[in-house]
Amino acid sequence: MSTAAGPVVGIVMGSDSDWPVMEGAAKALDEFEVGYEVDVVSAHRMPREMIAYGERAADRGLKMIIAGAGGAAHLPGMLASVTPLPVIGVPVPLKYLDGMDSLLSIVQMPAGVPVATVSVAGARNAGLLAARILAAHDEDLLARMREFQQELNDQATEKGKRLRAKVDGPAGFGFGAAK
Ligand SMILES: Nc1c(C(=O)O)ncn1[C@@H]1O[C@H](COP(=O)(O)O)[C@@H](O)[C@H]1O
Repeated sequence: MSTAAGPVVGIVMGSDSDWPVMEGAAKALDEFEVGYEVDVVSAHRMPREMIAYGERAADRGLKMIIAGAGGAAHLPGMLASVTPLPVIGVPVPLKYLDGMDSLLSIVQMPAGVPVATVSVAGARNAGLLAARILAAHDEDLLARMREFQQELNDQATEKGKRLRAKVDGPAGFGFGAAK
């Protein structure tokens, strides 16, 4: 989604093969009507373009970058080294090693160059985290994040009710149980 004011989040990934995972970040930002752009930017395969993307991001109006990559996932850290913006890294799982390689490549950054790393394939949380960071300076977004959290709370309470009804009957103990 691109709003009239232009994208504020850059969602980039090492390859278009990462999109099925990274789409989760885009969908989360859609839910909060946060404008974003998407692109393939690889530190390994297109280093000069990657540096240019990171160096220009803030001046182009982006407020943060979500970067996903699989395997030897150097993209998030390299972007963080050339932009002053917050970078959220998404480890993308590949055929071998179940994403552990990507997770460790992204999370173990040297002091001074932070990357906020989400779980393996945790692109939805990356989008939600981006929305939360933006919400710190946006009352409307903050209100919508509170509503979203209340919905999560309601859904979890419902799940407890359903489980107790199945296992204990309606009188079982629980946060939503009849006492
Ligand atoms: N980890 C990186 C980087 C990078 O970190 O710069 N560039 C591409 N890749 C990753 O290579 C995997 C395979 O890519 P292909 O599917 O294009 O062969 C992808 O998960 C991509 O993120």
